[in-house]
Amino acid sequence: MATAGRKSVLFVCLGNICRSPIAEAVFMKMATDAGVIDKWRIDSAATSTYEIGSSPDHRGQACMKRHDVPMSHVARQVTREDFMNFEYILCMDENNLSELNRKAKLVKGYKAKIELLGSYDPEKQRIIKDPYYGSDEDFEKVYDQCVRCCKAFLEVNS
Ligand SMILES: N#Cc1ccccc1-c1cc(NCCCN2CCCCC2)c2ccccc2n1
Repeated sequence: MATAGRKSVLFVCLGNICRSPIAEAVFMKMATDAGVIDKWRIDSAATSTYEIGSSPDHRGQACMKRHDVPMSHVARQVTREDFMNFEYILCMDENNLSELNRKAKLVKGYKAKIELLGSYDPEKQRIIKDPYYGSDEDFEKVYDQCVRCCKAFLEVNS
């Protein structure tokens, strides 16, 4: 598929099995429903190596089924090329942000804008907390935050 001229966003969290695949799937559905999916390159990745090759967490999969949002992803770690190829890298918490900024500094001439996804939240909840040791309710909160933030991010980029 043609990639030139498309806008691009990479969603990132610690393990790429909980928060960032949900954000990726929510944004993909929103861009599809808005008829602009062909204008976007969308992906997600991890700062860590914890879950490389894993499917999304089963609690996240159940959450997305409840909301009728398709989600399919295989966890991967962020690469040097990601910092060159993605216009936006949107992450979930301060640990992700500092890890990404540390990694980006090692990549000469990188172009990515590295931001908190939560910085787009109209309800101003800047941090999307790691639900790994949490409950279904915590995954619902992640979903709700991703919906608010992805909607606002799509609007300012349309
Ligand atoms: N670390 C932390 C941490 C701290 C606070 C809250 C959540 C987590 C936490 C822990 C995870 N895996 C368990 C530990 C993994 N091992 C840690 C030592 C190296 C070998 C791997 C996660 C896995 C996937 C997605 C998010 C995760 N988040």
